Amino acid sequence: MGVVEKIKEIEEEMARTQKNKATEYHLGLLKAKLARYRAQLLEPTSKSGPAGVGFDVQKAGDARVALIGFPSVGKSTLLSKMTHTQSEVAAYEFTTLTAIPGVIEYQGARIQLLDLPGIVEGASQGRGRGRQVVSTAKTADLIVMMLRLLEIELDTVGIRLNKRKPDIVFKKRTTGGFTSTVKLTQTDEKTIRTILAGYKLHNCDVMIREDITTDDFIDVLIGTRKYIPCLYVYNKIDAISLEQMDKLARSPNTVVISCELVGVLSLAVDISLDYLVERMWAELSLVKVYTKKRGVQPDLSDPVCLRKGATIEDVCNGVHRSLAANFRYGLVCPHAQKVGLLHQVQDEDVVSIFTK
Ligand SMILES: Nc1nc2c(ncn2[C@@H]2O[C@H](COP(=O)(O)OP(=O)(O)OP(=O)(O)O)[C@@H](O)[C@H]2O)c(=O)[nH]1
Ligand SMILES: [K+]
Ligand SMILES: [Mg+2]
Repeated sequence: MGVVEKIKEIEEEMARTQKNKATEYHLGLLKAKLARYRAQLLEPTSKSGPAGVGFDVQKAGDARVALIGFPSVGKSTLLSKMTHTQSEVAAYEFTTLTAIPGVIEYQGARIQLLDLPGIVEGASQGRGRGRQVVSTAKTADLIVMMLRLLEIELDTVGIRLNKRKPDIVFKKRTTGGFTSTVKLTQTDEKTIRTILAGYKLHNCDVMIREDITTDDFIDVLIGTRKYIPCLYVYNKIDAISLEQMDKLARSPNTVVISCELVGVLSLAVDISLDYLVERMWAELSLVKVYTKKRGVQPDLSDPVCLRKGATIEDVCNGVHRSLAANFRYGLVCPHAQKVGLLHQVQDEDVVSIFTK
C-alpha cells in the first residue's frame, strides 16, 4: 500500500471514530501516524525520483520569498512588476511551469523573489507540480500567498504559517520524566505518553513550557516542521468592491494589491507594490550591519544582511570565512563597545573586527 492510501485509510478511521474520553488516546496516536506519513510524502525516495525535491534554483541574495497561489492569481505579473525579470503572463492556467527567480533591491539588501507554478487542491498529495512547489516553499524565508484557501494545504505537509515553534524540550534515553511549567488545558500527560509509546519512545524526558495542543506536541516530535512567516496577498482587487477590499485589507498578515491599477487609484488603503515590499521587508526582519575598517568610513551602500538574533560571528562569516578563526575582538558603534563573537548585533550597527 502506498503512502497516499495509508493516509486515506487513517483519515477514514479518524472520521469513523467518535470523539470522547475513551477514544482520545487512540485518536492522538492516529494523528501522530498521519503526521508521519504526510512528512514522508515530501521526503525524496530512491523509487519516486524527484518527489520532495524543489525546483533547481540556487538561493541568492539575503533572503528568499516564495510566491504561492492558485493558477492565474497573478504571480508572474507581480514578479514581472517587482523585479527586472520577466516571467510569462497569460490568461490561461499553468502558464508558469518552473521556478523563476527575480531580485528586489531594497534598503541595500537583495531579496530573491521566486515565481512558482500555480498549485491546485490536492497539491500536497502530488497533484500537478504541487510537491515540487511545496518543497521549494519550505526553503523560503517568507511565503507570499496569493490566496488564503491554500493555507490548509501547506499545513498538511508540515509548513506552519505565522506560528513559532512550541516551547517543548525532549531528551531521549533518560528516566522518562514529565514536567510542565504551565497548566495544560488542551492536552494532558496521558495523551502525550500514549503518543510517545506509539513512537517507542519510552525513556524520554519531556519538558513543556506553554499550554500546547496535542497537534503542537506531534509537530515538535516529528521534528521536520518548518515555521515560516506568511503574507496573504490579494491581487486583482480592481475586481471587487471597495467595501470587500477594505475588509480584506484589515485582516491580519494581509496586503491587498492590484498589478493593473498601480498608481491609478488613491484609496484609503495602500494598494501599491511599494507598500507590499515594505511589508515583506518587515516580515523578513533582516538586520543590516555596516562593516568598517580602521581609519576608513563605513560603506553605507553595502551592508551585511543577517537574520534577527545574528551575532558578531555571523558578521565575520558574512565578510570572510577566515575572519572568525582569527578574531580578537569587535568594536560596535555608535557606542564604541568592545565585544566578543557571541554578541548580538542590532540593525544599523557599525562593526569593526580586529584580528590576531
Ligand atoms: N484585473 C486584473 N488582472 C490581473 C491582475 N494581475 C494579473 N492579472 C491578469 O491575470 C492573468 C493571470 O496572470 P499571471 O501573472 O499569468 O498569473 P499566474 O498566477 O502567474 O498564473 P500561472 O503561472 O498560470 O499559475 C493575466 O491575464 C493577467 O494579465 C490585476 O491586478 N487585475
Ligand atoms: K496564468
Ligand atoms: Mg505564472
